[in-house]
Amino acid sequence: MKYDNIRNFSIIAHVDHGKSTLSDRLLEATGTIEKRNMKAQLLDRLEIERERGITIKSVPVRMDYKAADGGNYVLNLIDTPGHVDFSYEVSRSLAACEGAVLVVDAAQGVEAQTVANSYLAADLDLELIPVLNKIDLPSAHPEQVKRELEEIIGIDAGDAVPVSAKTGEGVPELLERIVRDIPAPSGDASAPLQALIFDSVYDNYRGVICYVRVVNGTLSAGQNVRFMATAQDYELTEVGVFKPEMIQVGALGPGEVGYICASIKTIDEARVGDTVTESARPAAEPLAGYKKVKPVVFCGFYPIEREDINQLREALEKLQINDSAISFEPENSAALGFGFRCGFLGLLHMEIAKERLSREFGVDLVATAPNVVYQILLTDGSVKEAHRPSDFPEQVRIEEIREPYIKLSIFMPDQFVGAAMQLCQEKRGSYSGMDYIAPERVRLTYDMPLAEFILDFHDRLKSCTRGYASLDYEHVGFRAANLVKVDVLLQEEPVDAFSFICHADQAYHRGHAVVGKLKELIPRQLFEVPVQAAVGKKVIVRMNIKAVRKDVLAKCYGGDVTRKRKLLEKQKEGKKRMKQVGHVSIPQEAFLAFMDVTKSEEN
Ligand SMILES: Nc1nc2c(ncn2[C@@H]2O[C@H](COP(=O)(O)OP(=O)(O)OP(=O)(O)O)[C@@H](O)[C@H]2O)c(=O)[nH]1
Repeated sequence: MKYDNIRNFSIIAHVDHGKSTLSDRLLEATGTIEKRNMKAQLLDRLEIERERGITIKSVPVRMDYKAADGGNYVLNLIDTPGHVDFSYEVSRSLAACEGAVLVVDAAQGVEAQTVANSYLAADLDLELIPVLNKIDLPSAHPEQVKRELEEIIGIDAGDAVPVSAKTGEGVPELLERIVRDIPAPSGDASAPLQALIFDSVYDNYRGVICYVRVVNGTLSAGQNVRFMATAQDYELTEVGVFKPEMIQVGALGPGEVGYICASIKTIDEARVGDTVTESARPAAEPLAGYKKVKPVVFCGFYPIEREDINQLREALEKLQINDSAISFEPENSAALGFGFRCGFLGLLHMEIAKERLSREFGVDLVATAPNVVYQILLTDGSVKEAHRPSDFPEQVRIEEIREPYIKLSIFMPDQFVGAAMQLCQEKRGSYSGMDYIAPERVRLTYDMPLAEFILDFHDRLKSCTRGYASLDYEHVGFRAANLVKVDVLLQEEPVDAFSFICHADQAYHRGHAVVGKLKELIPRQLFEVPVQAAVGKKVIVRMNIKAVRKDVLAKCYGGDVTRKRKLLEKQKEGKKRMKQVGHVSIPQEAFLAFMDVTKSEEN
């Protein structure tokens, strides 16, 4: 049956098109938050989200709304992030909805993520309500943007709702449209319980809190439930809804969105995408879950103080509950001690994780240079995955190295096409197409190795298009490439933290940059220290850190030349011995600088 008074929807948009501001207006217009208690972007709860002005985590909120038809409705809004790295969060939230409000900035037009997010919604058969935001701006051109929506995304934009999230204009009309156009959820209250976990967070007092959407049956406090993926049973200690703060309720029925707590301690017990059912009367089948996202960018996280390793582990475990796309495994580096190899969906994802670890969990850490995941075909025919340069086998055992590729779409004014194409070529991209999406605005598509993209593509694109380009990408699998592992040797010994993988053509250039930087940063020792870059056994770059020379002759007043020579000979001997046993300690700045070199040496 239909639950006619409920509407579950998300707002999807390109970054900065006004999704969070519009959510604020909806909360205000429905009286969910009183105006005087309103702070901007209420749903962006993480401190970093507010500072950076981007949404990372999806937050659900329940609004009560009395519509023009006199009916009382419950509107569940599930906020979603806009950045590409977080598109898995978007599809997760969308799976809990029947419809989505597609916000487009009427002054900017359709951008890369407008398209990407609309496709995610279309895949899930959601009803889309197009909204043209920022119509208060003099530069708004809603008619043109409607045409873009129709031509590029292929939806009927004739009745798109014009809105200003800033002034509140058009918001009442939008609420009516939500009630009218978004389908009411259907479900069966008497059927066995099925509730989808679409997100989870960790709370120090309550353990894991699961965000759920009930599909069939009823969830109530005190009930014994089973998580279908693990077949573990728990007693629900709390059931509630978001207003937007958590408010306990007696029960959640079909179509409702809320949260449950059950003294769950780890993420493995309550996985996002799993189905919650009743222990006494379990459902026959779980709901369709989510595709597990696989991390593609890896880097090492090491605590600055070595004894903080356990603190880092705990923090990572908790962060993983909130962000299940993060993976980590212990690793050991000769230079940095014990740490973790962590996997992420992209560079921004990695930076956010690092920042959250330090802010929310107080762990200070060093992150090694990021690299992508590689597939290595060995001479014996087997395929191995490498998450770090040290996973690479010896050169002779490698038949082929494959790296992940992405399909990039860049939206920009046509005057920047030349510059963008040049950048893509330089980044080993291969041209795949270009089309006009509006007069003077084009979409350019390229296939590109992810490794080149994560290096500094975004920043460089921004500067060569003066910030007017927007981009989106999807993964298109692994392709073979002529890649090599470059080792960096200090006193002939490879230092694992400095090894990196790159295209054979760039090995010398990048090796030179790294060796040069290390030469600058490693303090001079009492003996000469060679710094080298090598591919396999072949040294491609060598520089020496000169020895500091103690003036052994200072105390030798007068005397003949043989005496002086003897002293110098002795010094030379000593240095030779020291070189054999001497240990070069690498200052932390060298590691930090290394990360910069690999990131930006091409600028
Ligand atoms: N003039 C005008 N500015 C608006 C309007 N709506 C939003 N803005 C501004 O546009 C900027 C981006 O708005 P946000 O609501 O943060 O955008 P967002 O889509 O939520 O961004 P993400 O959270 O990163 O996805 C902010 O500076 C807003 O003040 C509007 O209707 N008119």
